[in-house]
Amino acid sequence: MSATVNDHRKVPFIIGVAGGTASGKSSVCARIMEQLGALRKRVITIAQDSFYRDLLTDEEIEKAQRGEFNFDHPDAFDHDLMLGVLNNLKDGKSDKIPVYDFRSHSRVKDQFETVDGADVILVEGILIFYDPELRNMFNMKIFVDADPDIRLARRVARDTKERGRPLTHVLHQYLNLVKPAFEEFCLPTKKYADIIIPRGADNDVAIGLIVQHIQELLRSPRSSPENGDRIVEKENHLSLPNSGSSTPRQRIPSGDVHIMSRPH
Ligand SMILES: Nc1ncnc2c1ncn2[C@@H]1O[C@H](COP(=O)(O)OP(=O)(O)O)[C@@H](O)[C@H]1O
Ligand SMILES: O=c1ccn([C@@H]2O[C@H](COP(=O)(O)O)[C@@H](O)[C@H]2O)c(=O)[nH]1
Repeated sequence: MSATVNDHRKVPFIIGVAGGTASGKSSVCARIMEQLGALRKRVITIAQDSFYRDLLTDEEIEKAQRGEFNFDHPDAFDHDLMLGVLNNLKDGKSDKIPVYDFRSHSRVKDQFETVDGADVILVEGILIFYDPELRNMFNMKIFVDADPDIRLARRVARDTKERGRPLTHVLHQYLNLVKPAFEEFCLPTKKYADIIIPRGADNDVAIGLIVQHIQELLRSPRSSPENGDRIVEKENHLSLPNSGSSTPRQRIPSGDVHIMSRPH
């Protein structure tokens, strides 16, 4: 796939947002974008779903239509294509992302989304922390946590309404493939997260802190064109808002952060 170089070379800050199916990964990314206001022009979101392998065999398509193809296994993704696109974006080049159709379980022929370099890239997907090479591309790793029953309820609603699937297939696929693969491949990657967001897009506190961090990155003089359009995180930390008193800003080592609002 071809890539073109942008005028201003940028080193984007790449944020990975992982979590089980229907945990709220895309909703969290959407809320982050919403809250960024005008700054959202400098941020793009990429979904791992766009990189599902194309051209399943006839046998695989039939299995997919019966809810028996394992789309939750790492081999279901075109891993090299995703790495290639992210590397190009990291190098300040534009690239093209395939458009995936969940109804036909295949890419839409000859349709691509062009993505230009950005200062911040949000990447969301169930298995983005599974492969070490991909995992190491993220400057910040977020895991969206949601109760499994809630995820199943959302998945049933989404797949039957939006993806045109019969209820029996959705449940069959979930119980036989989605749930076991979540436990084998996705859940073990939670340990790599810098931030765990319980209750997904409902967690205003966690989303607010992440938005604030992105705003700080974008407003830093290091990200201005005069400084080579580069964002450089010198220290691996998050900053919490200043309380307004003379108390110094609280530094949280990002490797230890689990942002959770108080239980209610
Ligand atoms: N906090 C929430 N409350 C109610 N519905 C939600 C919430 N978060 C997500 N959903 C719904 O659940 C479904 C899956 O959410 P989505 O953000 O797409 O999850 P993911 O990207 O993890 O698969 C969508 O239909 C979405 O509208
Ligand atoms: O053709 C397909 C491709 C994927 N799936 C399911 O999608 C989810 C991942 O997407 P989320 O947005 O994170 O839910 C994964 O669990 C696959 O089972 C599919 O059903 N059909």
